[in-house]
Amino acid sequence: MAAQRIAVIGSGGIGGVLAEAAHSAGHQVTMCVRTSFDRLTLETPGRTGEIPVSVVTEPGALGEYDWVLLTTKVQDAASAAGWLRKLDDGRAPVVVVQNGVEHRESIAGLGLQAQVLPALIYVAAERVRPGHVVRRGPATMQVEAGEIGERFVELVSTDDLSARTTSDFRTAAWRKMLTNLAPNPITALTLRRLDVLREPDILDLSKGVLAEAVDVARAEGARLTHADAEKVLSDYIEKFPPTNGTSMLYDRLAGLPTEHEHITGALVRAADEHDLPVPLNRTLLTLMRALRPMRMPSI
Ligand SMILES: NC(=O)C1=CN([C@@H]2O[C@H](COP(=O)(O)OP(=O)(O)OC[C@H]3O[C@@H](n4cnc5c(N)ncnc54)[C@H](OP(=O)(O)O)[C@@H]3O)[C@@H](O)[C@H]2O)C=CC1
Ligand SMILES: CC(C)(CO)C(=O)C(=O)O
Repeated sequence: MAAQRIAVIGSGGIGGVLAEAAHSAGHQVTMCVRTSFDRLTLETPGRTGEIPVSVVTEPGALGEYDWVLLTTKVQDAASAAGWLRKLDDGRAPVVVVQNGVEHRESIAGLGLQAQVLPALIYVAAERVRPGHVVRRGPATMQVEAGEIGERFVELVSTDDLSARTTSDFRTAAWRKMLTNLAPNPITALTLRRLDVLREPDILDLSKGVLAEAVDVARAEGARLTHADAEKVLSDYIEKFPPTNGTSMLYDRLAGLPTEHEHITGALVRAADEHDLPVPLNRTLLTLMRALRPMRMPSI
């Protein structure tokens, strides 16, 4: 593929990982940032290096682009309106790389003409300070099937990022929700990394949280079973390093607002629509809502 011009909105963990992948695939990357920095550094298990990107802090400084990647937290998507409107030339697709199940809804109110490609990413990536991202392993992505999805897969696939399309994005997004609904709030509330899931009582709680979630996901049209939820948890115990965290834990440590309304909150809202009981998720949501953002000592 010829070199493409890629604008990445958001320069946290996922913005950093995608900038790294796009640069190593031979593309030109511009980071649209809220908190400025001089250089983008990517730290991985094998190496630490600088990724050559342009950094812009004002939409007025943007040129023309072939792709727009939105990598803010879901609750910040609307605040990126200035960037998105300036980039909205009706040609460059907007790839929304976020957790949750609201990829289109999060920017629907902006009335953009661009085509939107919903995307999911699995990776452990932590922005430890502005312009410095730690990626603790390779990344995998799933995007909605179609012509734009195929092109996006070609755009970002590298040795460290494998991407594919899926014809059932709804199921993929709810499967991703299963990976977030227990670990994200539990790590954020306990201020522990994934090792916390190995505590027998926490594992039991997680099983209950995901059992509720599977019923809601199925009511929402996702093709998931309780065996899928069991597999998500056994993968966490057997395959994920216990020293990995979650994006919600990283936000809590940094004293930033967390994404709970768009993960646990989205699940509870869907459950209410289907009249399904989700007492464990509702309790996690109540606790997450009660947290006050304050910077925590690093763990
Ligand atoms: N981190 C991870 O390992 C994973 C994250 N995800 C999901 O990916 C998405 C992105 O997460 P992640 O990268 O971790 O989040 P981060 O909080 O690390 O990064 C978000 C970035 O968005 C920036 N931002 C917010 N509002 C604006 C704005 N208006 N204009 C420009 N930049 C803005 C923030 O700016 P500032 O620098 O000023 O804070 C920050 O750099 C989330 O939905 C998350 O759940 C999914 C899988 C794994
Ligand atoms: C599943 C996990 C933990 C890593 O991909 C994630 O999505 C997150 O950190 O929010």
